[in-house]
Amino acid sequence: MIAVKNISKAFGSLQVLDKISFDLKKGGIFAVLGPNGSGKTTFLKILLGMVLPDSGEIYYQDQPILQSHAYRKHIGYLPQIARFPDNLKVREIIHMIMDIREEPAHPEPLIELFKLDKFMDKKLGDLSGGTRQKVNIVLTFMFDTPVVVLDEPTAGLDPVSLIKLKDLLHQAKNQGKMILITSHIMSLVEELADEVIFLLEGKIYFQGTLSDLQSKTETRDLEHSIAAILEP
Ligand SMILES: Nc1ncnc2c1ncn2[C@@H]1O[C@H](COP(=O)(O)OP(=O)(O)OP(=O)(O)O)[C@@H](O)[C@H]1O
Repeated sequence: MIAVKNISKAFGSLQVLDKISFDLKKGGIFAVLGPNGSGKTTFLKILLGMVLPDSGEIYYQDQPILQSHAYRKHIGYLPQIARFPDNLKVREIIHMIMDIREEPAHPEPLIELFKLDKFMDKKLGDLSGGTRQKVNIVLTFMFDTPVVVLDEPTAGLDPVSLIKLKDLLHQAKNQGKMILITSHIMSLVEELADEVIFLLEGKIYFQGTLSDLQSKTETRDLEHSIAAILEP
């Protein structure tokens, strides 16, 4: 479904990604992990066409995509920090994004799921962080995209909403979708991820299942695997 070949990206003298390659052939939940500043967000933004790599190629359904960004309509994206004007109402931002994308959207079940009805006429700037994040989740999942990219999606969510988000992710996976997710919450990754892509010092240090990672690092859980990699 998505393949990248020799993707590199530097910001000035900082080489964030150094000839990264992989091939994700089928749907499932892929956790992109790595310490702060290891390039996870940069990598996801390159996949989305929001950051241009210095070199390398990206393929979606076997087609190169760096020159054509039409493929982006196949991707739902929840950014780490979503920036929308504070004076927009929840109802307005939902309609605005629907108008921009010009694709069928189904926000209603999600509004109901996250109990956002009473916030529809409130301004984004007046919402709590967690409620804002629920609005962002609605904006991401209201389109039926085969690929969903989520950068730290759990930020600010209460336990009830977190369970609902996890259900949405399981549902998406069962529909054969590809989900790429970053998170620093290892228990969440352990619960959800089929595969881990671990970025370290510009390279993919590890790609595979959680149990492969645990065997490689001879540890009992993901938190200790990561600690073993970072502080051997
Ligand atoms: N537009 C930019 N200009 C300059 N440097 C940038 C830019 N975007 C990212 N960087 C730098 O690239 C590095 C990787 O950043 P990135 O946000 O991809 O890391 P991350 O793994 O997502 O980090 P975190 O876990 O803290 O969210 C960081 O050192 C960051 O400061």
